Amino acid sequence: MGSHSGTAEARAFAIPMRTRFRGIDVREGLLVRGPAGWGEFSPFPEYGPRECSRWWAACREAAEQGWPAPVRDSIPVNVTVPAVGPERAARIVAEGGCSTAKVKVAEAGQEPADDIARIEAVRDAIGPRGRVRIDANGAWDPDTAVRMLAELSRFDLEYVEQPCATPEELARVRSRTGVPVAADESIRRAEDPLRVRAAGAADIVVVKVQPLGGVRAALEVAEACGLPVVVSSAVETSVGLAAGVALAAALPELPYACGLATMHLLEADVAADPLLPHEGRVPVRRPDVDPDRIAAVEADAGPWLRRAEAARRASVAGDVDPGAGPRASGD
Ligand SMILES: O=C(O)CCC(=O)C1=CC=C[C@@H](O)[C@@H]1C(=O)O
Ligand SMILES: [Mg+2]
Repeated sequence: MGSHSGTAEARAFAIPMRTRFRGIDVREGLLVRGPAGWGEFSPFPEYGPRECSRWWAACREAAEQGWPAPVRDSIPVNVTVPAVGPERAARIVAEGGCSTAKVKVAEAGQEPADDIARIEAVRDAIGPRGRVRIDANGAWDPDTAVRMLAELSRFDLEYVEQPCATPEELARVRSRTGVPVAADESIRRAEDPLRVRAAGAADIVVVKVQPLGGVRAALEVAEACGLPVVVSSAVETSVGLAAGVALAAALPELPYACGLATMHLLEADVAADPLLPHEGRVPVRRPDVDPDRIAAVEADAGPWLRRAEAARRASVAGDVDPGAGPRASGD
């Protein structure tokens, strides 16, 4: 499969999102079957070959190698609440059945009042014993972040994910708020953990399998960070999600709920038995691709095979992706 010898099975998919998320309405990608099972390659549309090379490495690892042995058999997860109105947010939390919610904030075109109303609705829906975390995807400047966190402190936030774009800004916010800070987009390259650590930028790190180049690469990043880890998905099908679940299952410590309950964001799946949470936990297993399900969401594989080939060439050329750079990219 690494050379596209034509022997591996590859199927492209296009699945509508239930709610617009991260600016996308349809989640697209490629599924590749190798000797170890199915892998998913689903970089977001704007990513070029160098960034895609890590997403491709994650797909190859899944298809060719499989993942390290699990140390637990289920993963506590958070329900993910997109930048929707308060009634919808409350419904998502009620249906999610999780005791932790992650709420998107600072969406382009929305006002702070929209964030406050959404978080208030989520706090009411989850109850005083539930945990509420927020994710700004790097959209605030440090002063805005500190002001918003002061305003939101009445909702007793578990942490704020990527309030600002750079590690240095995260550190500034961290020194001025009592809310723990999690780094997400700031952890994308092998050297990022050192920068985040050196800057004192975070209390927690969010790691995602595809952007980091696979489960093993993500485990190394987690170890280098030396901070508590939250595993999060890149809003994949159950095939890609299974890699995130495998990472969460292999981590020595898992003190927080993970962002792996994202199947509900998609209208359909490629597996007959999707990786959905039950009572706030996702089981550690690897769903198979179902012929009827993939057929129902199938797209032209041609452009995706070309994208994978460009990613493969970028990695063979040693053109190692420098990551998202100083600005947060929201993957
Ligand atoms: O962490 C979660 O609850 C779900 C995953 C999630 O929020 C994300 C996945 C992919 C793209 C991002 O915009 C977003 C994130 O920033 O964490
Ligand atoms: Mg995030």
